[in-house]
Amino acid sequence: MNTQIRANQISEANHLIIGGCDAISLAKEFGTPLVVYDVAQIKQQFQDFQEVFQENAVDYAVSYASKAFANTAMYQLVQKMNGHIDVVSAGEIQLALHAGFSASQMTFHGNNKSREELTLAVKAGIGVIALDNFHEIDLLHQILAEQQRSVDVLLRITPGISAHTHEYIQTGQVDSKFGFDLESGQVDQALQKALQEPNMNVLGIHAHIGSQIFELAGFEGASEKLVDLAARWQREYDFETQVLNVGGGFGIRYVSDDQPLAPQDFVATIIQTIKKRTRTLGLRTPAIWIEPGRSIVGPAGYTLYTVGARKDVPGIRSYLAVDGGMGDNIRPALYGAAYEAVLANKPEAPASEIVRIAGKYCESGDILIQEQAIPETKPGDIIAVLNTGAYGYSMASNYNLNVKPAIVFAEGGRATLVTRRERIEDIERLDFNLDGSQRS
Ligand SMILES: Cc1ncc(COP(=O)(O)O)c(C=O)c1O
Ligand SMILES: N[C@@H](CCCC[NH3+])C(=O)O
Repeated sequence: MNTQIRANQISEANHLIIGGCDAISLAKEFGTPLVVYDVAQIKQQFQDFQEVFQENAVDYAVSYASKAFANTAMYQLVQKMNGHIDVVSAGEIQLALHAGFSASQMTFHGNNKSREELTLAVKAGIGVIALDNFHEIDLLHQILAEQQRSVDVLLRITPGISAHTHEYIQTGQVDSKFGFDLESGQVDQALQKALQEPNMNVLGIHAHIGSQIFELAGFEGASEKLVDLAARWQREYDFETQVLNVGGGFGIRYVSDDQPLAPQDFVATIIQTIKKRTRTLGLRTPAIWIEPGRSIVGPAGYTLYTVGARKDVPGIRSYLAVDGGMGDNIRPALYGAAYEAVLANKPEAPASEIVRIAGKYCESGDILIQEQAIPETKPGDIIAVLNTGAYGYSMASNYNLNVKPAIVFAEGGRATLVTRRERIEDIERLDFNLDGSQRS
């Protein structure tokens, strides 16, 4: 059996259980492709993060990076867990507000926030804006003057750390589109400019070095650089850093061979590094904020697909096609990301062959899993791809005019539909006729 499946995840009928719910019943009730979250697992991870701060007695915020997965129920869950959120667009801000999430617990990120987005954020009373570039400082200056409001800001820096991860998801290296450059002194110009802004209250510094990182070294290096910068700013500008936000990026296990540290262990090291360095440099330990996305929702998410066509290429391989693919999970095609799947209607049956699991999209690269060991399958069987909770649905598209899947939260044997399956009518509604007239 796949080692990522726990013994209590097998029902008496030998079906996969997610959040106490039988995956086959969920597929029948809600259809496939279906994204299912084990809610208890999300809560547990959130608590594990909170506990590591409490054990180390530091002020903190666990700010969930909602780009990993955002819907109304998820925002409400984070609010219930006393978390903050990281938002990166007007859409995320509006949906979170609509869900009842407090604007004061949001941090707004982005390398090209628009005037409209910044205005929305300021009007809503956003907690923090992470300043990313000089243009943004000017824009925000105008908006705050117009609105006669003030706001807390963090300065996002690129610390010059190349994290060991896929090139597309590195963000801390010097050659990056995000943040103020540390090496060239841009960060100092940014601080001076922001300190002169009467309506901006500079809370501290932010750095995010990338995503799906397994090594501690990058986090230690970034933490040290942040503290060193805080110490220098204290000396040179008499500026006291109240918050160090070290971003997210804690790597998770996707396939059985992955051996990442527990996400909270990354955070323990970050806290200890910051504490030690601040002590050495005679600084007060600031509040430490983290922005985990993937580690909170990734392992808790499963995508259920129905098996359809099969193609056997003699002497080469067999393709097993499912009813979703790159439209609901672009990560394999975009990053070469690896996943594992189990046959949800027989998770314990021994594998009898290796197949390539293909999606249904008109694209040769629409392969979900290159090589999956699997028992004998037949059309109508349900496959569960594991660890799809982060950057799956949130990066979903309507390619080939396929609709986005439904999402179910499963907890203690109860399944709640939290996002309904898109319908083609949802897409049709956006269109006008060839002559520009309204469609009837
Ligand atoms: C600024 C910022 N914070 C947090 C995250 C979340 O990263 P992850 O999902 O890897 O934890 C990202 C995405 O990489 C990000 O850009
Ligand atoms: N979308 C990426 C992560 C991007 C992180 C956003 N800053 C992934 O699936 O791995």
